[in-house]
Amino acid sequence: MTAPALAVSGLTVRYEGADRRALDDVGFDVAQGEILGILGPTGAGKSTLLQCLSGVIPRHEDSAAMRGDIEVFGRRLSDFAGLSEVTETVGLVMQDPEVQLVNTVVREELVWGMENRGVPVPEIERRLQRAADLFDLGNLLDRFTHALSGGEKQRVVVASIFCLNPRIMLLDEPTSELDPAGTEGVMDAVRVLADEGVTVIVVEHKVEELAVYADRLIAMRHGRIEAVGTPREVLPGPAAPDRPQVLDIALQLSEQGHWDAELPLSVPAAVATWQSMTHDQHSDRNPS
Ligand SMILES: Nc1ncnc2c1ncn2[C@@H]1O[C@H](COP(=O)(O)OP(=O)(O)OP(=O)(O)O)[C@@H](O)[C@H]1O
Repeated sequence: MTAPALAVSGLTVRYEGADRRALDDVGFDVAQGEILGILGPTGAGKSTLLQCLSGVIPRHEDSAAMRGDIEVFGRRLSDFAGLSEVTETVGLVMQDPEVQLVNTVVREELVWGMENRGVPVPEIERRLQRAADLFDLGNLLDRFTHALSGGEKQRVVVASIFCLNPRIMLLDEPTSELDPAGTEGVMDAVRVLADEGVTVIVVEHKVEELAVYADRLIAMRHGRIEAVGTPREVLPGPAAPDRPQVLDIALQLSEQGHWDAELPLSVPAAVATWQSMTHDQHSDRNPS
């Protein structure tokens, strides 16, 4: 049996001086090529979790005491030689893109990590082209990074991590500054990468997007996992924060006996289901 991309058990973190744990006995597995969405209110421990999975905690965060085990493709994260070895497998996109933008021009930003790793020039060119296509950066490559909009910066940072070819991508609210079309573009790219075998964990407040793109969701609160399962399993339950409004409407209709199909997780899915249900009713009334 192949090891999961990530196996987490008993993960517990307490920041110095904090009166409660930021993570409390968190455990879950993620399969290779899976998109796992993490939901939860502010302060639930989502960013702390990603920092643990990327090795930043405890290696670079002295104020955080960590217990528990994290295995990456069957190998304990604590056995990796250093953060640079971790980043060969795990790429982290942090919440604030400013923290990760270090170059003046977008093209340099995408290329410098690959150059530092000694990636051969033809491969650099190939990945640069792919990143530009996937994240729609074609006309941004020669722009100054400081002059980009917040959403453009986010796309550049996600693309620069993609260029390092990680097998696991950890994305902390990667679309918070993107409009709906930009959000969809990034999530489409993430889906393409997952279909190619990249494992993705994405922290996101845009539940409607996660509902559509994630294979499984984890709902967190106060440092603990409250629910885990497919979007259809997690979102109708009490642990789901800010679930899609359309789901509430469908649940109400279902309670009143007017919705007998699978619960929809997006507006287009709701419209399509409703159309097919009402079409069936009309067909029942007017048999041809
Ligand atoms: N460096 C730190 N030092 C002390 N406490 C911290 C630190 N980072 C986070 N915390 C605390 O740990 C808890 C979890 O924070 P975390 O940032 O992981 O939550 P989150 O779910 O990502 O929240 P948000 O959605 O607002 O980003 C919070 O109570 C937060 O105040």
